Amino acid sequence: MGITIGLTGGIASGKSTVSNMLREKGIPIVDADRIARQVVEPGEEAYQNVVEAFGTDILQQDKTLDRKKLGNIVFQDEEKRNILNSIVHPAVRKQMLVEKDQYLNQGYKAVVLDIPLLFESHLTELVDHTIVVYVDETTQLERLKERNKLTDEEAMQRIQAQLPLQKKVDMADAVIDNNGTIETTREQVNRMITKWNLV
Ligand SMILES: CC(C)(COP(=O)(O)OP(=O)(O)OC[C@H]1O[C@@H](n2cnc3c(N)ncnc32)[C@H](O)[C@@H]1O)[C@@H](O)C(=O)NCCC(=O)NCCS
Ligand SMILES: Nc1ncnc2c1ncn2[C@@H]1O[C@H](COP(=O)(O)OP(=O)(O)OP(=O)(O)O)[C@@H](O)[C@H]1O
Repeated sequence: MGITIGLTGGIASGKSTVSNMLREKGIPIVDADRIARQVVEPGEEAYQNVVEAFGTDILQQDKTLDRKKLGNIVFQDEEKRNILNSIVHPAVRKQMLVEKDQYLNQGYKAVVLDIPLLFESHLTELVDHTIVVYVDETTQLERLKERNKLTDEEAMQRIQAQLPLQKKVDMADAVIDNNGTIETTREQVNRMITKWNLV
């Protein structure tokens, strides 16, 4: 009853770029980053737990999380990152499964779960196939620094908070090379849609 694809990669390797291309073709996407933001909105259970673990210092005046501040804390401290993960990930996993089932029950042939930490968090059991969006290290660093306005050091810390991208490539069922232009990436995405009969 429908195929579930896990889409992953490294930070700023191009997952959102690829998932937007898939969405344009009519394939539903369940985005773990989006859900991870929703589950820590004020009033949610995970929000309460994050504030208890990290203190009110990580809140903005309107009581929402100061994501930049929390990011600066957890990306330079593995122990703190593990604490945040242990609060947020179970809620994300649960909601992803709910949304995936909704799409499959609606009759879609395939649904894509866009999960940055698909391999790190041992979530491959949730999917039938894995796709890794790959870029080389220099391109990754440049695109990350540019997009998030980070220093070299901040960007390196974020990259190092994940499994090396090459390891993910080795574990993937399929790889999309996003070093080139948007158009060359789109061609690879379209070939994959045809090969796996996703729409
Ligand atoms: C630390 C937080 C507050 C920083 O927020 P910010 O808005 O700056 O970044 P955003 O959420 O858009 O994430 C950007 C990228 O960072 C990477 N990333 C995020 N969290 C983690 C993590 N715990 N470990 C490794 N990489 C991570 C992912 O590649 C992600 O795509 C936020 O990333 C967070 O709450 N992380 C914990 C939840 C999580 O693991 N999310 C990732 C998918 S479940
Ligand atoms: N082929 C490309 N050529 C030039 N720039 C690109 C290309 N693909 C993506 N980018 C840019 O690189 C940055 C990272 O891409 P994107 O946001 O899709 O990555 P991501 O893997 O979803 O990142 P994250 O998981 O960290 O949110 C963005 O600013 C995007 O516009």
